[in-house]
Amino acid sequence: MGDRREAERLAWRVEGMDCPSCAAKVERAVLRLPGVREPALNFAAERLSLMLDGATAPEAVEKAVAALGYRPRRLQAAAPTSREASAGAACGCGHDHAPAGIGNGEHRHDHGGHGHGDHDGHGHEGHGLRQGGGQGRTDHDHHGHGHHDHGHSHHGDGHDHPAAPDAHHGHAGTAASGAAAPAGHAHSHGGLAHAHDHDDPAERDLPLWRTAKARLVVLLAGVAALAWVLATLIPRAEHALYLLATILVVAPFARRAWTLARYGTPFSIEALMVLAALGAAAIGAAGEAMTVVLLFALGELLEGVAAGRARSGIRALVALMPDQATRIGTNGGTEAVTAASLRPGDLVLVKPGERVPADGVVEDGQAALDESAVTGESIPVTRGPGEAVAAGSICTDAALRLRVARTGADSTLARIARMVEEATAARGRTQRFVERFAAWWTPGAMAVSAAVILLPPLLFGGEWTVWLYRGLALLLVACPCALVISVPAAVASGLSAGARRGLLVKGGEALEAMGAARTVGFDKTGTLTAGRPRLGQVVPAPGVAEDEALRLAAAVEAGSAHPLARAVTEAATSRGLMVPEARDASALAGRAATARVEGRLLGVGSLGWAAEQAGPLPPALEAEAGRLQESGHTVSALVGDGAVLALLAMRDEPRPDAAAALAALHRDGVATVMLTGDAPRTAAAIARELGIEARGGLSPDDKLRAISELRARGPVVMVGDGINDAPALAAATVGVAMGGGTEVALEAADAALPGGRVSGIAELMALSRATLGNIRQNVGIAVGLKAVFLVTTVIGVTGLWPAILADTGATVLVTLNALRLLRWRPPAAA
Ligand SMILES: Nc1ncnc2c1ncn2[C@@H]1O[C@H](COP(=O)(O)OP(=O)(O)OP(=O)(O)O)[C@@H](O)[C@H]1O
Ligand SMILES: [Zn+2]
Repeated sequence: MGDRREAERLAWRVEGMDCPSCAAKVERAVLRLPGVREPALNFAAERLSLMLDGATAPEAVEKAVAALGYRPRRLQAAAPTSREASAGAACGCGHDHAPAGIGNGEHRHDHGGHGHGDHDGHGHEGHGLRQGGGQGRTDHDHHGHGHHDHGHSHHGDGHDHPAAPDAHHGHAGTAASGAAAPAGHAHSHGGLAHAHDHDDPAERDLPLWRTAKARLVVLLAGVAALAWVLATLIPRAEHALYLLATILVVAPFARRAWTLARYGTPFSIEALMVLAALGAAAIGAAGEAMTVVLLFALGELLEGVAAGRARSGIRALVALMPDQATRIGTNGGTEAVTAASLRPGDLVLVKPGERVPADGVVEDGQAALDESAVTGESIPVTRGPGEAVAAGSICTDAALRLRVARTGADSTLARIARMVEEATAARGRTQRFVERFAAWWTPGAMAVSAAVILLPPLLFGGEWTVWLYRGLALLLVACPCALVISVPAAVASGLSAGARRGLLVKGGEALEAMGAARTVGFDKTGTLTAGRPRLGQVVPAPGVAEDEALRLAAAVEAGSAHPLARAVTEAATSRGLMVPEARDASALAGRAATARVEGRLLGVGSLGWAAEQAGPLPPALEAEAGRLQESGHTVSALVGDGAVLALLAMRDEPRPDAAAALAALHRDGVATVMLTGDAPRTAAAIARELGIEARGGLSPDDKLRAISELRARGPVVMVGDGINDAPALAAATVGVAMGGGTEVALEAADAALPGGRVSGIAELMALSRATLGNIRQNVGIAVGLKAVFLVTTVIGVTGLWPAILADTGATVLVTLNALRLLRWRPPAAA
């Protein structure tokens, strides 16, 4: 039966795995187990999923992961398909499930998790020290804490940390205890329904001092202090005491290093640390050795702060969803309910000043909504019946009745938060480079250190103790912790800063690439224009009545999703026309919509398409079409029975900020071009109004060709509405979806501007440049500081102490620098 057993996809939350290299380590380890396939890791979500067949039990996977110092927690009901589960950055679904899966029971657990985590950790570390004592709990041992090798700790801690002053944070506790949630707490997992939110990270925030890593630091410091006090009291035992203390503090890291080695990572930062500390103790520098380990633990703790801050910024988004809602019952009465208990289809009342509790559609009322939670734009937008509003928006002036469409984890805001979280896990170019670099750096450092220790004494008669000391100091200097976190810390901060301003980027790759683009291509409809075309004029052919033409055109367009279609159907409705039913509706992308109406095969499409169907336009219509196009109208033709029956002129107004936003791009030296399927004359007219170069009359294939031509000259950003231009977005270096349907947009593009502000493009590029700058500074700090100390160590100017400080110092500097980026603001439009 073993062989017949179907492989199944299992998922875990892996606490402590919060940087790309942790994820890589876990991946390497699980791949060594027989029967493990397609592991998918996301350090930002601390999630691991993989296909497992009968050869290995899930417990074996857990054991391997735990041995690396992480705490795996199985998620029930892994994503049903491997595609979803492994989609990683690409889709939120994986997530979705997972969470749901976590379900209550487990959930609780989870949060609690932290709690425990801590204890456990503690405990363990504890025994680690007491050593030997060891209870057989292999699993988590050390790990409790985070460990990673590189020290960065990340996350775990991360979150914990205090970060957030605000309400949302803080719930960690609350959530776990089910106590009253602070206002504004997003998630309400207060108890019920966590269905939605699985997103436990939210619940894991503990104050910094309560994290496992913090406790480890305190414990190690306690041991060191005790040794120091005893040594002062009994000077004769000083050396022995320090030696003992060193062994105690090194033990947890030695254990981790050993496990890492067994699972395929022999050259870990832990190994480096342990070697250096033991070596220092061996040459009589036990005090320094103790400090090395202590500062290493402290460095881990501090590094986690960056990741945690960035995460809490993201979570702050979700926290904008209120806990409470006012539901309107079938009898018209209202009752206060938790937002979590809302279901699609419910009717809710949102009073002035309140936040919208779920995504929905306005049924009744009109109000100015501050949608800054989703779009970053705080100027209120008026929304009335039939319009969609997102959870988290503030209803500023009047009451609305809203039909709930999506709640909790399905809501736009929750999806955005998840997307950003996923994005943090996707590695950019620089990140991959740094990882490759770090992979040979550590063994290289060990080799160089060995050479420094061995060669001078052997070849030139140098003093063994001098060179041993220098070699050890070099080992410390070589610790690449700061380098390893330099990129992810900056990227996480950048993504988070952007998300809070309505600039969503799906990953480090896109974030790094945006700023380098010299050309931005724009789609016209729905991108530079508002995407709400209005029918301006119907020009019937001789012998056709205007209303008759509109009635037929509307029937055809009823089956089309093209933005122009709505203009036609709306006009027919507002003229009170009875629109007949159509059958066999079909669309020719970029050309026309066709359908059978009252027995006739009819189509509405571009003039070029009409000419193919019905021959050249009669001169009168031709002249009229030209005039309308010159005034910026899109002109389509209704064709039936081999003849043009009417022209339909539609005009879509430019977005209010489009002209200014394009001007800002030009000032930055970025070239812009409008690529549109609309007629060249219409395109030129609109382009004149906006001050952009235009290429009209492009078929979808022409657009792709145009983009690849532009790409030959450098990176290209393509901006579209994400609905009918997904191929163009995918063809560009970075595709940006603008406005409207956030969900579709996020799937089709590398970045999204849910607010539909054209100025968001320049802001995205500025954010990208700021992030790249920050990455460069971080890499510079990490590598520069190391390089300096490397030289001074080898020539003997500096010893162990400066080496230790340089190591922790670089990590701290990199962390602080990355945090600076969280405060990034778009440069004010000049
Ligand atoms: N359903 C439709 N109804 C009317 N006209 C249509 C329809 N579909 C396509 N057309 C015609 O084909 C032309 C090109 O369509 P396409 O979808 O490529 O452009 P678009 O989406 O309007 O503009 P852009 O490329 O800037 O987004 C339109 O300008 C219009 O004249
Ligand atoms: Zn790590």
